[in-house]
This record gives sequence, structure tokens and C-alpha cells, in this order.
Amino acid sequence: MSAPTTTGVRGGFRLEGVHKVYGTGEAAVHALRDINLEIPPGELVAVLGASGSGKTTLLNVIGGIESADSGSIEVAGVRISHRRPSSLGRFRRDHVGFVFQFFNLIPSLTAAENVAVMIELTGRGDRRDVPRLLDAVGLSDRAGHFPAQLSGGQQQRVSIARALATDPDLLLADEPTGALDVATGRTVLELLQDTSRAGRGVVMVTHNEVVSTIADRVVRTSDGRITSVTRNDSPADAAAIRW
Ligand SMILES: Nc1ncnc2c1ncn2[C@@H]1O[C@H](COP(=O)(O)OP(=O)(O)OP(=O)(O)O)[C@@H](O)[C@H]1O
Repeated sequence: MSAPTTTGVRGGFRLEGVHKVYGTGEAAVHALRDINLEIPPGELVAVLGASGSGKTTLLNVIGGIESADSGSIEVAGVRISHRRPSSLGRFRRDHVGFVFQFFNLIPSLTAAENVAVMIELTGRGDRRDVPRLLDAVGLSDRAGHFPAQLSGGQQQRVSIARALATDPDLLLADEPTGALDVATGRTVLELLQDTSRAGRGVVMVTHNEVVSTIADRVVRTSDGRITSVTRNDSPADAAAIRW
């Protein structure tokens, strides 16, 4: 099983002095505090931290789903800070793919249609690539199945094929194995590792220390801050890890 290949190494990003606050006054939650982070293209990054430490918020400001309150954000060569999320649709369409914990597939569409609909909605990619995309995630024989007829791991693999259909520079995955058992989770992690080895940036949020060992770089968060960024010169092979 391997992710589609691509030319060039892509998907670097840089955040400087990024803050994000939810709510106001006594109800204010400082979800991100003075975030500084620079990641070169093509890396697999794990964001590791306790519940509520800001991992999802960090992923969402990188992906342009949420806007930061202050600071500078550049992703895949595009400066996205100071823009409202509503104006970031084109940036997301052209540069970013998303994978969620609970897959977010459309239940009334088959696996192939779930991938094709992304191509239709964004105008990026080519419908004729759908079989190749499903083959790359090992699901050629499930193209006509609906999500309810697929296992959790298979649904997550469809969602990765969907995310890659637009040929994004950067793949953002929020707890992609959180709803999966170890064996199926491992196949998903292999795909993420293959995706970065093929030259895309990948950022994966996880609670799990073992999962983070497959990353080129581990970013630890606590209480809205980055507490450490560690470069891993010999990442574990996703196919070999156990947790
Ligand atoms: N829309 C929102 N409105 C108010 N507070 C929010 C909102 N989204 C997140 N928060 C708060 O911001 C903080 C960071 O949340 P975030 O979801 O980024 O953390 P996380 O590390 O991803 O947590 P988890 O591992 O539980 O998903 C938390 O205190 C959370 O309660």
C-alpha cells in the first residue's frame, strides 16, 4: 500500500507569535499562546499533548479553518494570517487536505463517490483518478461500498483518499487513529508516513506517545503553549509500532 507519488517536496509552514482566544472576559480561554513554529516541507509532524492543550486549535489555524487573533502564519508559501476563515476557502482548496477522527464521510455516497465529490466541489483533481486514489489506500475492491458497509479503518482510508484527491501540499489529520484499534490504526499511520515520504507535509494530532514515534518532528503542547519541538532523526516505521 502506498500513497500517490508527487513531484517536489511541499507543505512547509511557519507560525510566529500566534495567539488564539475563545470567548471574552472571565470566560476567555487562551487556546494558543505565543506559538512560534517553523516546519520545513515534506515532514511528518506529530502534535502531542493532553486534552485541552490546544492541539486541534493549532491544526485548525494552520489549515485556515480558524483564524488566529494575532501573529503571522504562512503555509505552503501563502500568508494566511489576518484573513477571516470565510476568505480562506480558496487557500484550503488549493493547499490543504483534512482527515478527522470520525472520518466524516457522506453516508449516502459510496467510497468512490465520497472521493469524487471532493474533486467536484473543489474543482481540483480529476475524477478519472478516483480508482487510483482508492487503490493507493488499498480499497480498490470496496469502491462501490457505502461507509456503513466499511470497517472504521477502511472508512479512514477512504477519507485519506478523499483528502489526497485535491493533491494538497499539506495533509492535516486530527486524531486519525483515535477511533481505531491498533491493527487498523497502523495501516492509517502507514499511509500518513508514505504521504510525507512522497514529499507532502503531514501534521497529525495525537494523544499517543507511541504514535508520535513515527514522526520526523514531535511538537508538544501544554496549556496553549508549545513546550518542546524535537527532531527525530530515525522515526519508527509505522508498520512496526505497537501501542
Ligand atoms: N469553540 C470554542 N469555544 C470555546 N473554547 C474552545 C473552543 N474550542 C476549543 N476551546 C478551548 O480551547 C482549549 C484548546 O482546545 P483544543 O480543542 O485545541 O485542545 P486539544 O488539545 O485538541 O484537546 P483534545 O485532545 O481534548 O481534543 C480548550 O480549553 C478548549 O476547551
